[in-house]
Amino acid sequence: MNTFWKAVAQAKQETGADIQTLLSDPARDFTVSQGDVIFDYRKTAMTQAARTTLLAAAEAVVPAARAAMFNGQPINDTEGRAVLHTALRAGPDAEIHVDGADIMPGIRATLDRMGAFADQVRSGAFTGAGGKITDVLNIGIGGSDLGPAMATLALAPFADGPRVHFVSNVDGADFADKTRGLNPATTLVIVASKTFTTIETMTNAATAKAWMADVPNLDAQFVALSTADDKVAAFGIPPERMFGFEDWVGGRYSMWGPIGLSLMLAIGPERFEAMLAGARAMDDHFRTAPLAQNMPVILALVGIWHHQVCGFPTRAVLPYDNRLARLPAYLQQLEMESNGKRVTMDGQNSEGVTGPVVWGEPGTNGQHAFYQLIHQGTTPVPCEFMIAARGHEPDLDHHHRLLIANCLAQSEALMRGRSLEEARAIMAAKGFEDPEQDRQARHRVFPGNRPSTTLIYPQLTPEVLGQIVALYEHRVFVEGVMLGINSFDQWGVELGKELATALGPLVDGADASTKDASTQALLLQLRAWRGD
Ligand SMILES: O=P(O)(O)OC[C@H]1O[C@H](O)[C@H](O)[C@@H](O)[C@@H]1O
Repeated sequence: MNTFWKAVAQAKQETGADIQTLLSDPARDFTVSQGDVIFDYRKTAMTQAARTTLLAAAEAVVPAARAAMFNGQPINDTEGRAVLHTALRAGPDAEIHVDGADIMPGIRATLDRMGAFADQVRSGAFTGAGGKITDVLNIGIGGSDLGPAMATLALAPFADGPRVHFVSNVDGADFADKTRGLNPATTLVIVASKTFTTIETMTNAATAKAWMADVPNLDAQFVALSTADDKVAAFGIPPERMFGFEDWVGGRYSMWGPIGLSLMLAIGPERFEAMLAGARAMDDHFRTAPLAQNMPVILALVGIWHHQVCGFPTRAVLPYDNRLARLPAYLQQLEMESNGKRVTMDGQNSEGVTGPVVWGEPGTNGQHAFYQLIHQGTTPVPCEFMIAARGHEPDLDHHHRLLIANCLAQSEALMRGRSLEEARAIMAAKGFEDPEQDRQARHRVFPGNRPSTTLIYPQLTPEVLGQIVALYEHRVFVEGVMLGINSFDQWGVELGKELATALGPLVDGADASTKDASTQALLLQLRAWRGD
């Protein structure tokens, strides 16, 4: 058993504590803060001893791995790549070397070009065939969609540029629905793809060209965000409208650079810079704060406590912030594509479970849907609540007060629960007598002692969003390092892509007899219904 799994085994001895009892210990100050963000993990059953054990396991591996990442060493070693999304938001004085060359001048030049282009589009100096750009269509998928889509919704109160629409799915419904009502002559199309080979994106990009067929000089309204200059050129987009990045930026970590262009068009370069500054502040904190007060490290340890130590299979992300509606989907890619792996860096099977299933929805909507299971189901779901002190609608502040009350009530309810005696008293007050009183009361018992954490911030600004997203990125990194896995490749998405390519001709009618019985039968029926 390696050091990490020994620490997990040791921490297991600490499980089963009562959260409310732990909370009564004033010495257990389980909060950590950085900049505008405070993370409270007192409503977990993690003990001081368990935390000490897990912190020691982190001390053994995180500082060296962290330095290797920030310094540009090729830590993504199944692809031989450095991992430097942090360089995209590094300060003006930073110097970061990859293969002996400082990458920062190139990053800054691209950011400046993006800013100049965004200013031109937003001011109307850059026009489409029909005049000022009114709409932007961002065509991309996965990391080339979720980051900018999540952030554009999150920062909607700051959006004063063209409207931005995100087309990702190869399902034609997505393209049709997002372009309905748009004027092709005043729409800017951004083709966002790190590789510029992703079939969904290239199909939608070709469809966009067809959609714009009547626009004179339509190619002038296309922009590319990619690492693949040659493929962008072959598609017909000239270098001046390509914003490039390098393979040391992973797709799901890429919203800080060119892939963020659609967001920059919506909110303007200054606010985009503010988001980068927020992320940079979290980077600096992650690099320098002692691990016991290091927010990403603490989030990672709480995650490990719940999944590896306590054995809870999933983690719910529950922002009480409607504009963070896409954050759970964003975090699903960030966490599950990064740490959903079975094999460790040395090529061996992991000794235990790796990344959990991550899911969620904004509150309060989730309360009226799936919280039933969270409160009374058989498997505890660690919940990550998040909420701002203030919304962006001063006239509707009474809504926000309700939102805060609901958020805090949920974590309190999960922790306190309701005992059988309390439930019986309620039923007695309603006039029930045994045995019906007992039977009815049992349905109204909440086991309680269910863990949650709460992240709070003053208001969802560009700076705060930058801090929150960087916080989660580093949390995923720390979890990956402790688990001994490479968080930066994604081989698990390949097989399905290969098989889809092979299945294409079969959908069109080619002989399917080499396929398994289920696939054959499904295909034949679908073909019959299609009638072609
Ligand atoms: O940006 P692209 O090269 O088009 O890739 C888009 C997405 O597709 C891939 O299959 C990966 O799973 C994602 O990590 C990536 O973000």
